[in-house]
Amino acid sequence: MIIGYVIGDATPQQATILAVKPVRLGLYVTMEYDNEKVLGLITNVTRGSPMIDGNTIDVGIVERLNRFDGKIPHYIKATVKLLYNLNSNSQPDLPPIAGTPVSLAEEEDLRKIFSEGDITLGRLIGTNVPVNIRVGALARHLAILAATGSGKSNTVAVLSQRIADIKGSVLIFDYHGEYYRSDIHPLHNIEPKLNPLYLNPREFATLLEIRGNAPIQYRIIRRAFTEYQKSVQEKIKSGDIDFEKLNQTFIKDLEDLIDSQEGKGAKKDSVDEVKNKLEEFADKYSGIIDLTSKDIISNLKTHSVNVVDISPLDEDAMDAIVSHYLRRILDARKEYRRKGTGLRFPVIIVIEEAHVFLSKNDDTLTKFWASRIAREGRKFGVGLIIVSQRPKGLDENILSQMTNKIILKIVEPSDKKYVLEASDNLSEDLVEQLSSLGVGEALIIGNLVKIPAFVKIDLFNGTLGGTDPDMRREWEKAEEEDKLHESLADFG
Ligand SMILES: Nc1ncnc2c1ncn2[C@@H]1O[C@H](COP(=O)(O)OP(=O)(O)OP(=O)(O)O)[C@@H](O)[C@H]1O
Repeated sequence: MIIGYVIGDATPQQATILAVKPVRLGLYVTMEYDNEKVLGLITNVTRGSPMIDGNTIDVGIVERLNRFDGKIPHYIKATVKLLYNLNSNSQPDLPPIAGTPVSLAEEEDLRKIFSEGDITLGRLIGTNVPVNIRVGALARHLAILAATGSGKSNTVAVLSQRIADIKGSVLIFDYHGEYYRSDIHPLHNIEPKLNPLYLNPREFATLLEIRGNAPIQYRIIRRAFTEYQKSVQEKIKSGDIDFEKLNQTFIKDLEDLIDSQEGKGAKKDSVDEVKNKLEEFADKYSGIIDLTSKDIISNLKTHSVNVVDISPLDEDAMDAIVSHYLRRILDARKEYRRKGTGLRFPVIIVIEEAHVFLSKNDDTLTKFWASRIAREGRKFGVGLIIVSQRPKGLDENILSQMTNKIILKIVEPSDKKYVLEASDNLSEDLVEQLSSLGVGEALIIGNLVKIPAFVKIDLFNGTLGGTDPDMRREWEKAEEEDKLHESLADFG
C-alpha cells in the first residue's frame, strides 16, 4: 500500500517523502528503484500548510481559513533512513529518485530481515513480526541501557530464559535479588561464597580494603596469604586436612602468618594495620568466606540460568565476588581451549547495575576483569551483558566494546549523547527516537540483528522479584493478618 512518494534530493542513506496520509515514527517502508528494493525506517515526521506557515502572525487569517468549507491544504513529510537492499542483501548504495512510490513494508519482507535469528525477543513495534536475535553474536557482548522502570529486568529475564531454552548457560549477578526468586527455569541459585583457596592475593587484599596505593601492606598480606595457601595445598597433598576445622581457624592461622612477617623485615605498625584490616574483614565477610565451598566453576550449570544473589552484600564484597567469578570463568574457558579441562561450555554473564562495578571513575576489580573479557572473551565463548540505567556513569572503553545494544527508553540528553559517542553503529536520528519509546519498547543494534530494529520486548511469562509491588493487595493482606491475630488473641 503506497503511503507516499520520494521528493527532493536523496542520498543512499536517507530520503524525504511526501506522505499521502499520516504516518508514524518507527514505521518500516519499502521503495523500488533501479532494480533495487530498499527497506527504510521513518525517523522523522513533519506536518504543515503553505497557507499557514511558520510566519503567520494574524490569528484572524487562521480563523477565517478554518471556517473555509474545504480543508486547509496541508502536507505531511517524513524522513526515511535507508537501511537494507532486499535484493542484494546489503546496504543501499544508490539513492532513490524523486517520485519513487513508497509503500508500507510487507510482513514477508520484514520477516526475512528480522525473524531469522535463534531466539525471539519480541515483535517489531506496530507489527506482529517476530524479532529473533543471533545468539552467537552475544559473544561480542551486549549493553542493556534504559531509564528506570523502562523494562531492563524484564528484558534480562526474557533473554536469559530463552538462552536457557536452547540449552545455553547464563550467569546473573542478582544485584536487587529479583531473579533468584523468579519463575525463570531451569534456575540454579548459587550462594555468594568465596573460598580463599581459589582467590588470588589481589582479590583477597581488596576484601581487606588494601589497594594498590598501600604497597607495604599489600606486600605483607600477599606474602602471608600465599604462605597460607601453600600450607593448605601441602596438607591436601598429605591427606591430612579437615576443611571444617580449617574454616574455623582460617583468620587465626592467617593472623599468625601476618605476625611472622615482622620477623622478615616488615615494620610492626604496618603489620598491626594489616591485622586490624583482617579483623574488620572477619566481621564483615564471615558470611561469604567458606573454605569448604567448591570452586565456582564446578558450580555453574549449562542449560540453566545460574543466579548469584549478591543483594545482601555491600558493594566491596559484591566487587570481590563478581571479579572473582569473571576471572575464574575466563581462566577456565582458556584452560578448556588449551587442555580440554576447565569450563567446558560458553557462558553469558549478566552484570546488573553495571555503573556500580564498571564506573568510569573507580578502578574496581570487576572493571579490570570485565575489560579483559570485553577484549578477549569472544574467542573463548564468554559473553558479557552489562545492564544500566546510568549509561554515562559507565566506563566508555567498556561501553564501546559492547558491540550490541538493547536501548530502551532514554530521555536524559547527556545519557543519549554518551551512548551515541560510544556506539559506532548508532546514528543521531535513531537516538532521537529513544525518548518516545514506551515501556518494554527498545532499539536493538549490532550483530544481534541485521539492521536496527525497534522492538516491543515480550513480557516475561512469570514473576520477577523486581516487578512493581501490588501495594493495595499487600495492605489488604496485612489487615487480614492483623484481624486473624486479634481473633486468635481473643480466643486464646
Ligand atoms: N516488555 C514489557 N511489556 C509489558 N510490560 C513491561 C515490559 N517490560 C517491563 N514491563 C513492566 O514495566 C515495569 C518495570 O519493568 P522492569 O522492572 O523490567 O523495569 P526496569 O527498567 O528493570 O526497572 P528498574 O530500573 O526499577 O529495575 C514492570 O511492572 C514490568 O512488568
